[in-house]
Amino acid sequence: MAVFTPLNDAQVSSFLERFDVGNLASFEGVASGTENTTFFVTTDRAPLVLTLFEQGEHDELPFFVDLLDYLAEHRLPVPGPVHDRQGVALQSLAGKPALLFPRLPGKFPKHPSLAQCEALGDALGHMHFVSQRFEGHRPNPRDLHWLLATHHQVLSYLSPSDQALMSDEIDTYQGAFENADTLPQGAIHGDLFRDNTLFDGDRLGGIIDFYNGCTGDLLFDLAIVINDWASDADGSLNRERHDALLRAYLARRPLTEAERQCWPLMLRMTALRYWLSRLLVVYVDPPAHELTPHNPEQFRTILNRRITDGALPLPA
Ligand SMILES: Nc1ncnc2c1ncn2[C@@H]1O[C@H](COP(=O)(O)OP(=O)(O)O)[C@@H](O)[C@H]1O
Ligand SMILES: N[C@@H](CCOP(=O)(O)O)C(=O)O
Repeated sequence: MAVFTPLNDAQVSSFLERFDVGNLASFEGVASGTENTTFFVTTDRAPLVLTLFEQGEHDELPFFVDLLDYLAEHRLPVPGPVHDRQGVALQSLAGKPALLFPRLPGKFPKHPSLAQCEALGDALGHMHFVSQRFEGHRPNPRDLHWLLATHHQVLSYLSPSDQALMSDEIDTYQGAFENADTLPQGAIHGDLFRDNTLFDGDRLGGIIDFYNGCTGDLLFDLAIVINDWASDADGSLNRERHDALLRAYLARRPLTEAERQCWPLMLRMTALRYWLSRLLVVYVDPPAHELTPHNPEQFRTILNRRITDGALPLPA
């Protein structure tokens, strides 16, 4: 599914000659991607991943390269792009922008254990600690401004009560966030769901798919993570996973008072962000491929639970 641009042996072999990574042994298309063409490439020296960028803003790729370079230099478990013999990472192959990465070990956890939550919280806290000094800049493409500008496109597909829910929520965020103290800023992953991690047992092998990466509120990233990693099927927060993840995160980066104040609303805003982005995929801008879109209802349920139940107390 994810091979939108097929490649042959000769193309991959000659591409690899630009790098000091050894000679091609084998390569195969990866089925699980949705936006880009991904190949697992094995040389006589290393397992690698080759990505061809099929869509999105290609002029934003240098931001992603710089961010991954920076995080890899700071010993975060991310695939730092391989640079060629001239020191350049961003390449062109078959007419598409291309990057080569180390292949990181593991697979994503469908049902994360407490140890996996703890490992992810530790890595995210470490990432946010160092990412405050990252010098790149890319405004968050899914922030409150985007919610405000975009939500009108889906309202007509919703029931009257869901229309009111969405509009009232966005009004609430506007009132609260526009008057809040500035929250700590830095580079964020922007979409750190379970399926963007690789675990080898309880060891975090890697955090991947940084193409929602941007700069903005660190709390936004943390709320996305808690809503995905610590929600039960009914949308409620699972206290054990919540506490395991947050305890490890807070040991790396304590929250400021302003962040603590905003936390319950940030959980709601990031739930609505996915309700909306999934609705847009279903009703407004369906993808060219036939993969089943993610279910928007899951995030409406999470949003409703956060409104009804509030946030859990943050662990000490
Ligand atoms: N550096 C990596 N190491 C190991 N596996 C990877 C790596 N990068 C991508 N993958 C695998 O390729 C799949 C697709 O990559 P991803 O960047 O998520 O593509 P897309 O943006 O098209 O969804 C991932 O789900 C993962 O299985
Ligand atoms: N992880 C997301 C998919 C990516 O979100 P998008 O904003 O890039 O569309 C999900 O589960 O919906």
